[in-house]
Amino acid sequence: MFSFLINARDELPNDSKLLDVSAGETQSLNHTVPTFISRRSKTTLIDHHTISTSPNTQPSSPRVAVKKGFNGFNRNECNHAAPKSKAVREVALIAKNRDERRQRNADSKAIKEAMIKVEGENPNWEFLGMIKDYRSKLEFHPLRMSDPIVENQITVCVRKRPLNTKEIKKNEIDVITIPTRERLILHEPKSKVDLTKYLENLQFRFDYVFDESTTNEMVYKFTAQPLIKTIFEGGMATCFAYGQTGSGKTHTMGGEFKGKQQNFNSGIYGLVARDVFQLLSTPNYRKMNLMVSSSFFEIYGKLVFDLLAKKKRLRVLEDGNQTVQIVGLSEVAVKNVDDVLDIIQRGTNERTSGQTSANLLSSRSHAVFQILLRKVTGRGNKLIGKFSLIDLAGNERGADTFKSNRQTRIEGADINRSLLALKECIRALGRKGVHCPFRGSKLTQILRDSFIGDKSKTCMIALISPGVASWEHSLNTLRYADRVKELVVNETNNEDESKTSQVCLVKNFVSDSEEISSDDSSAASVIDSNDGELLELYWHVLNSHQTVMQSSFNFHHMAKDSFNNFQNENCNKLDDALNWKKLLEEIVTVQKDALAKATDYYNLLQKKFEHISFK
Ligand SMILES: Nc1ncnc2c1ncn2[C@@H]1O[C@H](COP(=O)(O)OP(=O)(O)OP(=O)(O)O)[C@@H](O)[C@H]1O
Repeated sequence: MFSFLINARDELPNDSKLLDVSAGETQSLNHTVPTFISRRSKTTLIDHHTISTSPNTQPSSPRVAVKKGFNGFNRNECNHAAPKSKAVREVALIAKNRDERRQRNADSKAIKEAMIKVEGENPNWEFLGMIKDYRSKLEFHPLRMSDPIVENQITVCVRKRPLNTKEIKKNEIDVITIPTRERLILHEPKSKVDLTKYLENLQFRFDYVFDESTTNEMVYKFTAQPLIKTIFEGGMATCFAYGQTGSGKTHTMGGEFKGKQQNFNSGIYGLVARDVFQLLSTPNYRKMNLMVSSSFFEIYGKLVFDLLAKKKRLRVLEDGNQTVQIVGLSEVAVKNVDDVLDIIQRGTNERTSGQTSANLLSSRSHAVFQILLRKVTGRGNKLIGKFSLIDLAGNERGADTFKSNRQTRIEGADINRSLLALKECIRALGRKGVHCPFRGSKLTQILRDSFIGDKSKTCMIALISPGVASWEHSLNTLRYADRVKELVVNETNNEDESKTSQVCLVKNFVSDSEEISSDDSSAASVIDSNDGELLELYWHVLNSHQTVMQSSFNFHHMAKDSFNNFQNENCNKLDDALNWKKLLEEIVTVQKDALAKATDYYNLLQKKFEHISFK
């Protein structure tokens, strides 16, 4: 909108077509035909133009609509009129630039609309385009069934499940790329301050990476199957499924779902049973007089329930030799695979009975299925080996510490504590002679014998959901799995360190905090494992530390939402103020609690280790 004066006589060429718009309808004028407004006076005031280009306008023939009843002027004409006055020439230039800018915007809008149509009206179409572009430059060599198996004491691998129907309906895009058998890229969606979207491509390496087309049989072949012979050779084998709720832990461990029915033959529990009986029938082992038995239990916080005895609550005791016993746990003798499948079915039904999908206890508890090999002797049955298969609680449940009720917060803290302790215990297994903090949680206490001894072997299958909405949880899972393997790699395979270490391009404040927690083992190593008071405090500090990290992470997101609400005129100011106040109160409470624990711990450490200088 602007006003200025022009000299009408100067401007009006003799052959110009005159159009009187003073009483006319809205008209379309083609700028290639110079058109001028009829004026009675020598000088005319030109003001308040409302000229709009249609989005369909072609660059070669922009059409300009002039609205009825105003004292108008078409700027496109200025080019053709060759105005003499400087002001008119400047106005013409401004108008020309503006029209070109509008044209460019219209073009780019049309391209965007066309792309959105092609991509199924996907709100993430820009990220999708970038990911497609990234993938187009990669060579893909996925893992194949015929690839060699690498024998490790600790194997860490990742499995990506396909997008599910819900995610597809929500137009979620797949942000995980798996180009080779050991490499994985997480495309983190990001926006610059000016709202330009871009990707941060985070790269990870693991022993194996399974893409969405991988079957349970193939996952089994590279993870649990190589550990079968361990239990025949007097060792302990353990296989963990770790990941976010809904990422595929139960699908992998228990078996594929067909509707609500689960095919237990196709899960790692059933496949292990198949191969144990198969190996048992070979001449070498047939003559050893071995018997097989199974148990199935659930760890929920500090409580243990027998899934083969109507969820009877069990007590966990430790004797003077630090041997951990679950008193009264059912151990059912099994003669063939069908017997085992029957037990899996019974335990699974017990685990999920009475739960609503909105409040699944199973995703907040760890399920432990064990196959035990015993040698039958005159003086009882001696344990030869044990295979423990664990479907862990959803790791995001550890984040249920903020904005939740007390019970959920306690559950979250327990899950955090057990997953943290588990990571430390596996790392200790990879570093001979290092203190194994198995008392850190009920889970690690029960599995203590899996983390000691040269013959013990462990594999961790980290499960991730591919959808963009899950990217933060997937990143947490990948970092956890990477941490478990990272140290093992550093300690045992130095020459290959550069190849196997994580190539993580970005570290945000969560990963920085993780760095701090990764050093906890060095602190633990100076703690006398019999010093109950110090150990207890140590675990409290670790736990509150984790809670602060997770809460800060959640706080960051909520604070951002709250900030946006504050700036939105239509939002309820009172609600906004109350929400923000509550958010701050909660984060302060979490931090105060952590500070109290850190102070107690520091003071106690100072007292006990006065010869160590703490800064
Ligand atoms: N690899 C896969 N291929 C096809 N579908 C899968 C795969 N993994 C998981 N799913 C499907 O995703 C859904 C969630 O999987 P699942 O129940 O195994 O998750 P979860 O991690 O065990 O969750 P929770 O912690 O709640 O038990 C199921 O419907 C399952 O069939």
